[in-house]
Amino acid sequence: MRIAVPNKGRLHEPTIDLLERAGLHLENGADRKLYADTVDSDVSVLFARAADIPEYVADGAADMGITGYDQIREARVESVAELLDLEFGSCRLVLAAPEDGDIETVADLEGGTVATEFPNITRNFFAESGVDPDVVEVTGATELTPHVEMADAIVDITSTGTTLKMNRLAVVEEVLSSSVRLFAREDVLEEPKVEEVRTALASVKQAEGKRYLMMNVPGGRLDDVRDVIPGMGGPTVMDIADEDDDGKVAVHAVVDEHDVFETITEVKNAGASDVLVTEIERLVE
Ligand SMILES: Nc1ncnc2c1ncn2[C@@H]1O[C@H](COP(=O)(O)OP(=O)(O)OP(=O)(O)O)[C@@H](O)[C@H]1O
Ligand SMILES: O=P(O)(O)OC[C@H]1O[C@H](OP(=O)(O)OP(=O)(O)O)[C@H](O)[C@@H]1O
Ligand SMILES: [Mg+2]
Repeated sequence: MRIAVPNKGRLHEPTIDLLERAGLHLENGADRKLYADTVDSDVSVLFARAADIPEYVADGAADMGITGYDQIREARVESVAELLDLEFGSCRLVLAAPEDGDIETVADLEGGTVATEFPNITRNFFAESGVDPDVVEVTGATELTPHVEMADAIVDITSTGTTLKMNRLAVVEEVLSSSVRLFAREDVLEEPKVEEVRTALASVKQAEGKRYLMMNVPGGRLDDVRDVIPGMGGPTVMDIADEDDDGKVAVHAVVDEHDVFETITEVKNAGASDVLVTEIERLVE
């Protein structure tokens, strides 16, 4: 099972970090090497440009891929299926035009020119809007084109909006919202290893934002403590091998990280002691 992942750029580090947290530790990789084994002898990793990864998977050079949804759409590959939204690398593809210009709607681009790194997505967007501009492909620094009469507007990526603002461009319409996705070729979907990889990555995402609480509770206060623990399912209650046998039990629960501060106060007030909080590496539901 080969997984193609971004070899550089903003997606590289978070993707490697996610694989490591999912237990797919890379082995005998090296900085300039473009492939690595993992601790699972059946899984190896190929490093490729984010834009090329959909093609690597569609052509069979890799079985699974991790890259931006915008890249998957732009590559227009057939026979791949999305398995998981990895919820990082979020951005939007937007139609933008000079803020002091006269382009205010999509229709204003009829017969105009649009510059973009994403010609396929752009042509599809305008075709669906019934508007027919010239689409000029550039490979970066797209925001310059309206200021040098190369284009009337652009379709480009924005996440913080800084580059658009610094180049005095205003959003006319959102074309697509994107985040990094795990996907696979359709003819490998039934392979158990594909589901194993998907489950491992999903369990890391599921654990994000969750904390594991452990505490000791006198037997007579269990209901009071149980009543103030929020979140998934009920707490786990275990007897304690306790020499002074005062009926104490151990209570464990998974709570959302935003609830931890308040929950600790409330369980202490309800009689809990020795409260421990830990992060969760993976949560397989
Ligand atoms: N602000 C952003 N700009 C560009 N890409 C972004 C941004 N936010 C998220 N992304 C995602 O990252 C992908 C681009 O990754 P890629 O490695 O190709 O470019 P990069 O990280 O900007 O590196 P490079 O400097 O080589 O362009 C986009 O297709 C999109 O999915
Ligand atoms: O909304 P923002 O946070 O400003 O991000 C959007 C900018 O980021 C990307 O450029 P990048 O920095 O990747 O340079 P590049 O165009 O050379 O890829 C993208 O091409 C936009 O220009
Ligand atoms: Mg870039």
